[in-house]
Amino acid sequence: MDLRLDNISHHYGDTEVLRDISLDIPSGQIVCLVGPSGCGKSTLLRLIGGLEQPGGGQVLQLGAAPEGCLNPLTYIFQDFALLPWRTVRGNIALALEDHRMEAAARDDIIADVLARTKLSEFADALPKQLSGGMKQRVAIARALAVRPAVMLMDEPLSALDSQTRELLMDDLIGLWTRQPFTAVYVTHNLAEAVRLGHRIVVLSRRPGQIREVVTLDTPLADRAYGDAALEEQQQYLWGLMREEAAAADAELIHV
Ligand SMILES: Nc1ncnc2c1ncn2[C@@H]1O[C@H](COP(=O)(O)OP(=O)(O)OP(=O)(O)O)[C@@H](O)[C@H]1O
Repeated sequence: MDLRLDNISHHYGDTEVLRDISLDIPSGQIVCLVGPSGCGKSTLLRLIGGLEQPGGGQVLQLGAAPEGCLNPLTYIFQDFALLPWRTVRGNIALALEDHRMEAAARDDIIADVLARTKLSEFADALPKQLSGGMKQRVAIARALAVRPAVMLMDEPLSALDSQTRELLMDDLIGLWTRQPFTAVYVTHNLAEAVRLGHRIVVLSRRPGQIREVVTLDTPLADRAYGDAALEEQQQYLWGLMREEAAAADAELIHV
């Protein structure tokens, strides 16, 4: 299933947050959203996920969701959102509990996503026994369990230290390379965007409008840490954002 954003605009009261956003999100791609603080990235993600309705325009779902899809648009949050009293397996099972299925089918799905996220041996651990990176892998496994058409990822690595972030980026690249998934990925971190994004959508400061869509052709598996070409892309993105990011920051001081 592809997504198409058709002329999305949004206001909160008198504040115009997003203006005329049109964008295709093709199946099998990771599309990163970057832009200055407060430009409306998380708002756009909520509109895509249907948590709020856009003031103008529409979000179109084109084509069928993947076979066995239980929740086409599935969120992954920065703070993992795991239930502390449930094991890893129990947290993943939670996503399946509202859906009628045989216990054996449920166990198969859980075993599959645990294997894909390399968590099989931690199935019976509680969240408090896991590192931050592993907790986020559990959240990713839980999202994958419902076979989403599109994963909506809101700064999924920003609560993690930089080493864990690097490891998790490698994990996400491995996961995508073994079995491509579709994601809209909001981040402040341009290094993350150039490692993970097939396309990077640069938004202007509020009201967020698309300034540029940068396409990166290098296969994800070939994007190594510290790669000079990626650094160059990152510099280019920062060049697009720098002045607006500074202006947005200055604006926050006066709020
Ligand atoms: N529910 C809401 N009600 C009113 N205003 C809101 C609401 N949600 C967001 N806003 C405002 O809309 C603007 C965009 O917020 P949003 O969180 O989408 O931006 P962002 O680009 O994700 O920001 P950041 O990069 O700082 O996380 C901000 O000015 C914010 O204060």
